[in-house]
Amino acid sequence: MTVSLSEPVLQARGLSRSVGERRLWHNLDCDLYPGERLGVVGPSGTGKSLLLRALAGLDRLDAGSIRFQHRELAVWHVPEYRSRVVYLPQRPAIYETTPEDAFELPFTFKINREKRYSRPNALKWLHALGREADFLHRPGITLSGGEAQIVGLIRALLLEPDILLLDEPTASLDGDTAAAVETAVRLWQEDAAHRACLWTSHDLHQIHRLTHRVLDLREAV
Ligand SMILES: Nc1ncnc2c1ncn2[C@@H]1O[C@H](COP(=O)(O)OP(=O)(O)OP(=O)(O)O)[C@@H](O)[C@H]1O
Repeated sequence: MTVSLSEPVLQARGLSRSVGERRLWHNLDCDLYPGERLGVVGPSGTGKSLLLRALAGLDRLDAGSIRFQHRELAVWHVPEYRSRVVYLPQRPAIYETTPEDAFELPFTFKINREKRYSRPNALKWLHALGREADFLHRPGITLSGGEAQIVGLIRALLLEPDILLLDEPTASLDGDTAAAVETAVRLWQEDAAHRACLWTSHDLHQIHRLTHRVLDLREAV
């Protein structure tokens, strides 16, 4: 796979984070290049989620700096940063009544005022992920963990972010749907050459199949 050798779109330097007395990672550097899929691996509890959340500006750091498109995270307008660098949790919370409500809601936010919700786009992603149109109107309360992951991913893809920080995005999915998620992320990236993602997983076959490089948090303690 060919990856652009230009400047990193996301650049983290000297990141450190402890939880209580326990050091998770120390002096960690992380570059993400345009077009790249970077795997983040490590045993449970090594801080993969906390790293992705920190990169999304959702969690604190003990030390270090993060730059996105050559600007420090601290100088970004937070809603703009979070609309461009999107963290997808392993268990997305779907509070809305139906998946379509969940897809539409972010388009009502001021930061997304230039964007419009498109049902055809939502249907395109649903079909890509093996779901029919009636899924749009499923009562949100009936969604399984895997279905909530699908809704969370489509909600993110519809907003066309620059970077996706994907936290075990296929952990609750069957093999076919997991493969469809991998394809969907590739398709999202093919639409614009600069798009890049971090992907955490305990499935090392998936990591090696899908990503260009791997960051192993065991090496950053
Ligand atoms: N908000 C928080 N406050 C305090 N401790 C936390 C917080 N979030 C996570 N932790 C702890 O930090 C450590 C790292 O958690 P994290 O969820 O990032 O690990 P992980 O590598 O993603 O694990 P897994 O592979 O099981 O998802 C864990 O010991 C966890 O209990």
